[in-house]
Amino acid sequence: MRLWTSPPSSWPMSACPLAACRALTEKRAIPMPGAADCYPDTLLSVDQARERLLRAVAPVAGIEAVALDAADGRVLARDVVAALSLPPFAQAAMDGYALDHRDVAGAAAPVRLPLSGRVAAGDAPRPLVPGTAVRIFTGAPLPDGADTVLMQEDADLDGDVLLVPPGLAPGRHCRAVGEDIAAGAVALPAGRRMSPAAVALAAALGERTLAVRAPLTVALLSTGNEVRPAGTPLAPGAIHDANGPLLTALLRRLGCRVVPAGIVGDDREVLSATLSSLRADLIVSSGGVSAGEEDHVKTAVAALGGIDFWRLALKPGKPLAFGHIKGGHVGNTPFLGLPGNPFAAFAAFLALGRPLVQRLSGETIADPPRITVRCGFAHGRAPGKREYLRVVLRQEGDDTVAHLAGAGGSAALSSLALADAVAEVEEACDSLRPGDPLTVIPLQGLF
Ligand SMILES: Nc1nc2c(c(=O)[nH]1)N[C@H]1C(S)=C(S)[C@@H](COP(=O)(O)OP(=O)(O)OC[C@H]3O[C@@H](n4cnc5c(N)ncnc54)[C@H](O)[C@@H]3O)O[C@H]1N2
Ligand code: MOO
Repeated sequence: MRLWTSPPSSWPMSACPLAACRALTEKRAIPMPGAADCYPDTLLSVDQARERLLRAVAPVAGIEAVALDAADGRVLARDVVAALSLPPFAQAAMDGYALDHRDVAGAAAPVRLPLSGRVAAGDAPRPLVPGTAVRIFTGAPLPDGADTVLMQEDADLDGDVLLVPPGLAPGRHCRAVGEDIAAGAVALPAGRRMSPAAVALAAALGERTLAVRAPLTVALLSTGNEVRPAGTPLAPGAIHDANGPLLTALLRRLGCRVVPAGIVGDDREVLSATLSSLRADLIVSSGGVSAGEEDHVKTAVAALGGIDFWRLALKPGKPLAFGHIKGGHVGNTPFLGLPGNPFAAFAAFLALGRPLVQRLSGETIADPPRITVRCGFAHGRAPGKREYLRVVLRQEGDDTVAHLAGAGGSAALSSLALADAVAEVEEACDSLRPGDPLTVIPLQGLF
């Protein structure tokens, strides 16, 4: 059914439950009186935020049947159970000669076996005549009574008689019934995103259509008076929208259908009107979620539904907001407000957007694989936040070494575009030195 599995623990703007409704930011210079200040001072850890967010939402309801050739990238709604074994029959794995191993077992010299037949792939062979061998080809069914294949490169023939050298192991070059997968086993579990290889497996099992989740529709908007679409001339102070294309591409790679909601200026009324008009399974925005009086996203969402949490112990990506908007096309629509700086938006999407989309899509949530490499740089930091750094990976002797990818600010895109991975620096870490072990999340294949 629909999205909130438990009510979001938002703080209604009119009745802040916190005894001491503290300032909106830790070190806010400008006082901002009013109900919108109702957020706790402490930053939520990434892990806590992830847990809250995943608890708040459930997969979208729709399930549809798709033809196998349209199934790549879709999320399975039901287990694919093997209707047959693979391979379905015992078969030769090499071109050669099929025989009964008992006829050659223990021999110290070549054993002579007359040839009694020929089996090609697709044939339905007769049982093996005892004491003989048959010519056989890769993928052809083993005749009943044959259990071993002598590869043709190892065989000698004396007319129609096969010479089997000593030492042939029983079962050599044969594929047993079901050695890949047995009939009745779960071949592909519900929640798995179909890949080309998964499509091949389903095809081998004879599936023509698959039950998959309806694709997640995500309404995406960029905010900011300064933001213009790429391709338009820039007036002084304006910039091109990088986050819209970035997030569109990331969401599409996660199988989402993106509903572009354009660029909305820093105007609370317009923002509210836009947000309340959107019909999607998820609304994602970038920009306008930090602490300035031009940042209207949280207030707009709070008025239209609620903010469940705001601000993470994440660098960059701190001002992320998660909430919901009431009365979407299927009830409450979850809302993810990403920060405006492009690498902050990326980092927050990696930490929380990706698992949120996976959960809503019905996909089994897979933590990104992490690998440990050598740190190739020095980096000082204040402990407390999880930090992501853009790195390139180089092989140096026996070591894979991570180097900073370029400009490091959270607005910089060139380093993100060139990065092979993001280094994940744990909250407690106070510095990195060259040579330290470093955990990185490779970006290849992640989206
Ligand atoms: N006084 C404070 N100021 C800021 C804080 C804070 O805690 N206190 N947080 C900083 C952090 S951290 C970040 S990140 C940014 C995020 O702020 P917003 O989410 O409100 O984003 P904006 O202010 O709208 O924009 C920030 C930055 O990003 C550029 N931007 C915005 N949208 C796009 C886009 N679609 N494509 C490319 N670039 C975009 C925008 O021009 C700004 O330069 O706030 C800090 N400030
Ligand atoms: O953390 Mo902001 O998210 O510095 O760029």
